[in-house]
Amino acid sequence: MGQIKLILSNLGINSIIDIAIVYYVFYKGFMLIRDMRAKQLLKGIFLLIILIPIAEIFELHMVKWILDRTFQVGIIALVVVFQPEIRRALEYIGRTSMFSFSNLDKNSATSEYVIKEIVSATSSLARQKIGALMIFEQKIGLNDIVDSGTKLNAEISSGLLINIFIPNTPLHDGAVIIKDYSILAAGCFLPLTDNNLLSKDIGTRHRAAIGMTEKSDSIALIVSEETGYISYAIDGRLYRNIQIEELEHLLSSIYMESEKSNIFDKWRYRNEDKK
Ligand SMILES: Nc1ncnc2c1ncn2[C@@H]1O[C@H](COP(=O)(O)OP(=O)(O)OP(=O)(O)O)[C@@H](O)[C@H]1O
Repeated sequence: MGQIKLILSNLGINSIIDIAIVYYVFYKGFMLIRDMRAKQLLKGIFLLIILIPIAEIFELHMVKWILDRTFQVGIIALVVVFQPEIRRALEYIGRTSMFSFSNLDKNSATSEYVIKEIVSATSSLARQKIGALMIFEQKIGLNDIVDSGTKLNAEISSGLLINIFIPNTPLHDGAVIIKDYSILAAGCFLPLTDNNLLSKDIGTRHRAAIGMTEKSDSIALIVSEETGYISYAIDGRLYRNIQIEELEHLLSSIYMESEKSNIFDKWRYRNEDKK
């Protein structure tokens, strides 16, 4: 007891920070590993980390040599196995633009107008079962995606959005990218998700929406051509067949709430609570 008191009294603020950082890194690392496909490989590497010093202590030179080489191969295998995760992380960092300024004046009349126009276009497209895919850019810039389509830089209007998605017109295939109050481009090609746990009945339009929101903080709005259902995706998760009130709420989160609030987390947790 006395010893514990002594240790505690000697703990400075930097020791506490030190412990907190190490705890956080290990905790996060563990949580990451727990969910990953490469669990067996990681187990093997941890085993090697334990076995190599043991082989050294008992001076088993040959065994140690083999374990050392296996460890090196294991590290390379780890990079190969985690390649999708590493690529995703690098893409995420690469897309983050420090100079992406927003012209959004939240709570303004323009925001209200834009919400009304998007709701009107989406409900009309849904009623007519016209497939549509809209991506709302957030903090992470989507310039490379915009470059894959036809640049418009047009004001948002219900008529224009409906027109873009009318079948057999030049821009109907692909996604529209929206930033603040502008339609930046149409006919854009999005990265498809590589999540193979998704239900087989989810087609490429919805997979593209999921893929885009996995690789950026954007929000995707989808109208299904097959069912007329309105859905949205955030953070790689798809919320299907939403009602107009929910769509209004989603758009309000984008256009109306305080800029300081993190729509991404707030919306995600709100929906997780509901499920
Ligand atoms: N990578 C992509 N990027 C952007 N749009 C895409 C992409 N892949 C498919 N699409 C759009 O999705 C359309 C095909 O949708 P598909 O029927 O395969 O998917 P779905 O999710 O079942 O949609 P729906 O419910 O509307 O039928 C394409 O014509 C194209 O407009």
